[in-house]
Amino acid sequence: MNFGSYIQTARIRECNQTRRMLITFEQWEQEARRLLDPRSFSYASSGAGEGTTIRANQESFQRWRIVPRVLRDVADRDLSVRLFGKTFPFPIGFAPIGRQAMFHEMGEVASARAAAILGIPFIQSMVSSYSLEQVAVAHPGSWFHLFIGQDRDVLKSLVLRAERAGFSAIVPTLDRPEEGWRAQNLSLCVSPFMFHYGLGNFISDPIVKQKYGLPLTPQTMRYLTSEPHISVEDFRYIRSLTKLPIIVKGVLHSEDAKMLINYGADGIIVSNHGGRHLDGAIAALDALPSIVDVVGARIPVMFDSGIRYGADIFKALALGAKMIFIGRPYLYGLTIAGETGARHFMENLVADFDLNLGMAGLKNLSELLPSTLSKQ
Ligand SMILES: Cc1cc2nc3c(=O)[nH]c(=O)nc-3n(C[C@H](O)[C@H](O)[C@H](O)COP(=O)(O)O)c2cc1C
Ligand SMILES: O=C(O)C(=O)c1ccccc1
Repeated sequence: MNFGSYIQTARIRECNQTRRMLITFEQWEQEARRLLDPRSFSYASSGAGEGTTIRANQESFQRWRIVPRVLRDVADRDLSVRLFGKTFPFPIGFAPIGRQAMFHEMGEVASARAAAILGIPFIQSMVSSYSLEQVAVAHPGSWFHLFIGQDRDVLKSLVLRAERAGFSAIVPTLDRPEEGWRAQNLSLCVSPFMFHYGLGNFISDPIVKQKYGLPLTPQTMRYLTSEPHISVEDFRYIRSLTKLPIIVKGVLHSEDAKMLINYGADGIIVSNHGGRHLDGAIAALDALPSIVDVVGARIPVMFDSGIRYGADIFKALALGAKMIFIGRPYLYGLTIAGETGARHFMENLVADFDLNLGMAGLKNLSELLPSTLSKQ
């Protein structure tokens, strides 16, 4: 039995017992809103400015429709993908999300375990509630995310710790020289309230303790996690620190993709940060084809921002992404039921995608080409 039918059958059995089931993204989001205080929910769900980029991300998927084929024997489907020397069973991973203990007491440890059980990548945020060593136990071989901060000794210490703990890639996010204008968050005074949730990697760092002492202040944290002077020198510095693959996150322009390959990037995540920093930014899906075009087969292009359903995954992969990452939806799963909730949401999403693939007449990801889509 294929994965999609297996999960569908399991869910029907559970539903018959509980008479209640969260399935659609809207249901998970609604339930998370009910459980969280308004500030935490606003932090998770909202974005920059008036949220126009969040909406653009959603709308961009509707401009592409799938053109199915018939009579193609789709019984044995294979969703696996090979990336950075490893085979993953599904082309889906957990995007870096900071401060997860705000949403569930087990935070990143719970979501990393969910990813480990599914055998898929987990990107740990630099600004996580738990330390990278704790997450490495939950999901050996996770990927470690970095914001470019202003203290290079701290960046070096974190990269070397990540190497020692067995992380298998470094993921610098380049789209946030400083915090964007978050209208909804500001009106609820969100920022100062939540700062202490993101200290896991900093309070456990010998260099941070030696140079800044504890407790850390919001000002120090801003200094260590934002760099308005960010330039190619920062990227070259990160590149010089490690032989691990470097996967850059937050690229939307094909010229930047070209430049980053020249500076030694091993992978690119096309992303507008889920619309959380630049209000009015191009939908990430609209940026994907031109980046895939210039990068070609040189390094893998991956994608996040706005994926909610199996059909969205189908479209992003058909447009050339090798793997997609999920942000807010798994955070809502984590909020509602910890590790189980994050795993359930992701299983449902994979099942939805798997069945969609079959319905479109396809059996594996190499058949998922731009020609399977029609632009409206
Ligand atoms: C609460 C929250 C915290 C986030 N923290 C980070 C972070 O620390 N680093 C980062 O690169 N991206 C961060 N992101 C962005 C995600 O990695 C991802 O790009 C985005 O959520 C994808 O869009 P989606 O939520 O529409 O799936 C965060 C997103 C959310 C919702
Ligand atoms: O909230 C975010 O999107 C984000 O990138 C972030 C920035 C600093 C700390 C934690 C998360």
